Amino acid sequence: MTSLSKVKHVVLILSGKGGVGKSSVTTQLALSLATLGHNVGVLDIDLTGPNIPRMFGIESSTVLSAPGGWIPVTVDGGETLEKSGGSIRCMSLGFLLRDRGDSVVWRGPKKTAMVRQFLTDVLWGEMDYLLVDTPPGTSDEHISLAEQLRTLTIVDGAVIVTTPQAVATADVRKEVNFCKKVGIDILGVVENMSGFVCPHCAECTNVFSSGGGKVLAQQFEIDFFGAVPIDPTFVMMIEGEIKDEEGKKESLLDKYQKNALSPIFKDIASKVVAKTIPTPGDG
Ligand SMILES: Nc1ncnc2c1ncn2[C@@H]1O[C@H](COP(=O)(O)OP(=O)(O)OP(=O)(O)O)[C@@H](O)[C@H]1O
Ligand code: SF4
Repeated sequence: MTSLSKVKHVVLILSGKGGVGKSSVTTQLALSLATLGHNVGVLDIDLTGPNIPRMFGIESSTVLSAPGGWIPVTVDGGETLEKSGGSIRCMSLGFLLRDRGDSVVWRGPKKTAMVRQFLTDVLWGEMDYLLVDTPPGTSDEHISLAEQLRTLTIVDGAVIVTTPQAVATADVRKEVNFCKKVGIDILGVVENMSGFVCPHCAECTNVFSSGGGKVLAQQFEIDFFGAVPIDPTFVMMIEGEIKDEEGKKESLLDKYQKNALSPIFKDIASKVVAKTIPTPGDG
């Protein structure tokens, strides 16, 4: 039995280019799946920039070791999760770095060994979805990662994140070809930073050209999961500390419920659920 054997669905989050919002999409997707009542794991193997702990507001948490492996950190769900019955647990190299500002410059075998340990030694337990936030690109490292994952578990598929700019979409084309090469299905494409939502009137303006993700999806006959605008309230959710009327710090999930992007991500999460293969015991 492996540490992934009770995980029903494994979904990779990929992007051909850095900074397009892959970690943000992973975070939002996890929050949306959890509010739909799923138990979600997030594995951050972007070793050069492990942002996931910061995005979940759990960067000061410590990972505990138990016989058999590491115990992932549970995200504070507040009232939102109590009502939905879902959960989020998270594992990232960020938890293991002594200095949070350290950037990891490991290469070759050391990096591969660390990723393997992350895939085999985390005690996920019963889990509906494991979202794997991967480093950007399509290098040999990615091929090795895809191969390792496929020897350990069934990968349901990948969600590709892109931005509307042509350069980024050209990079994502490589990601589509990469998935074909390593035999990973593409569940769908998300176009992030598609327009800017005005904080005053909520009007959405296309700062860059938009529709690149949709065109790409049509061209490769893959599903278009949706367009996510740049929303300053999202940055507030991640970076800011919002307090309620009684001055109590709000949990991330309670903040998420008030975020303008959450309806879009709920829709994307529903599409991921619809595209993942039902297994016996699924609700
Ligand atoms: N839709 C959005 N609205 C507002 N801000 C966003 C949005 N998507 C991403 N961001 C912001 O853009 C920055 C980059 O996003 P993120 O870290 O998710 O990208 P990434 O592709 O994972 O980067 P990396 O290549 O470093 O892994 C973050 O500060 C994030 O808060
Ligand atoms: S979108 Fe409307 S409210 Fe926002 S800055 Fe432009 S004019 Fe002002």
